[in-house]
Amino acid sequence: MSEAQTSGAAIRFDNVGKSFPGKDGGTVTALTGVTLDVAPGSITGIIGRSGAGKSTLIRMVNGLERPTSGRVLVGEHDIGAARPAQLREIRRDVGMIFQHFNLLASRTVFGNVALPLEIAGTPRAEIRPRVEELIRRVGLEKLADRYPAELSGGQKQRVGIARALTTQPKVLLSDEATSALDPETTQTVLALLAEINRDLGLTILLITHEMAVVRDIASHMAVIDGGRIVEQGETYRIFTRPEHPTTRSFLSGVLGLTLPRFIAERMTPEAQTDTTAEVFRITFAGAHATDPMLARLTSELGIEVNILAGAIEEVGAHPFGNLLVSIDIARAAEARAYLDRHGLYTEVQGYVR
Ligand SMILES: Nc1ncnc2c1ncn2[C@@H]1O[C@H](COP(=O)(O)OP(=O)(O)OP(=O)(O)O)[C@@H](O)[C@H]1O
Repeated sequence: MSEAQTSGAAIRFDNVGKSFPGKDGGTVTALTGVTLDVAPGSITGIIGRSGAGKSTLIRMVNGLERPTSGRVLVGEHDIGAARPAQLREIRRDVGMIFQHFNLLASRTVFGNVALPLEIAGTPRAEIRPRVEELIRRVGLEKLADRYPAELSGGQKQRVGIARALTTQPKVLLSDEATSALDPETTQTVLALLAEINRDLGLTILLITHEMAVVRDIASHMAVIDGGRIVEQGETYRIFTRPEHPTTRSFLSGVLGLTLPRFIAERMTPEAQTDTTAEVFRITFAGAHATDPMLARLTSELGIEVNILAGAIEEVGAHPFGNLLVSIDIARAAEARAYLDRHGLYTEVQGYVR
């Protein structure tokens, strides 16, 4: 395609802080000491709860917010220091898509996608082929004359994506772009974003509160909590060896493990005097298979293992497995130490009476 690009731009947050004026003359600190490198051409996901600072962070990349301290670089450009004219130019390199699509109701699909080109003063003769090409790329060629009200959520987001690509950006920002969509539509939109990243080489930075989105599309991720990045790295590493409690709590919902009800009902978060067993999760990745390990727990240490649930997950092209097991409370610490020593990741889920 004529829009093919060779590379996206790197994004760098360098010790970024952001505060807003709060009520009664105080200040609200939205971000503190954020340092994050987003590799050119990568898909990087930032996950955090409501109010963690995700929107503030992503809005700095196109200059909608300026850092109070530190620097935000897109390629060579320091966004916070850019003058208005420069900022307009930089913004052409940064497309954005939104949770609620932000389409103009009075314009057709074609008209919405054409808008950034019209604003940029692109000659009419150039606009048509370019818009048609983008509409084809997002699979909406039969719907070019429809209005937003006549489209499904997934179709509206495809319009948003096509519109974001009109200026041939080096970076695409996604602000909860699939949060208003059902799971199936989410999958198709994520697949489209992955395809665009592959074909055009542009950098995608997305914010989300859903770990499944990060799992399905992002090679790298960062976890943000209370305005600070608490963990960052390759998505696969973080899924198989999470280090921060916030990451762990995000992960617990997405690993496809459900405790049998009769166990869940008897679980307590802390050990009690009448606790009989500890429940923990074992994650095994790559070379480490659990079967021989669990068998060895029994044969070498004489520890019996009850398997409560199991699931295989995939991050990128890498599969990894998770098991929930319960082990006699008297031997549980020993069992976990043995598994940890043999390269498996374990995490206590609770205690059973
Ligand atoms: N313009 C503003 N004025 C004052 N406070 C703000 C402003 N924008 C954000 N904040 C505050 O900064 C903090 C981070 O907000 P932000 O919107 O970045 O979080 P978020 O992770 O995107 O949450 P959500 O998913 O709910 O949008 C919050 O405490 C919020 O109230």
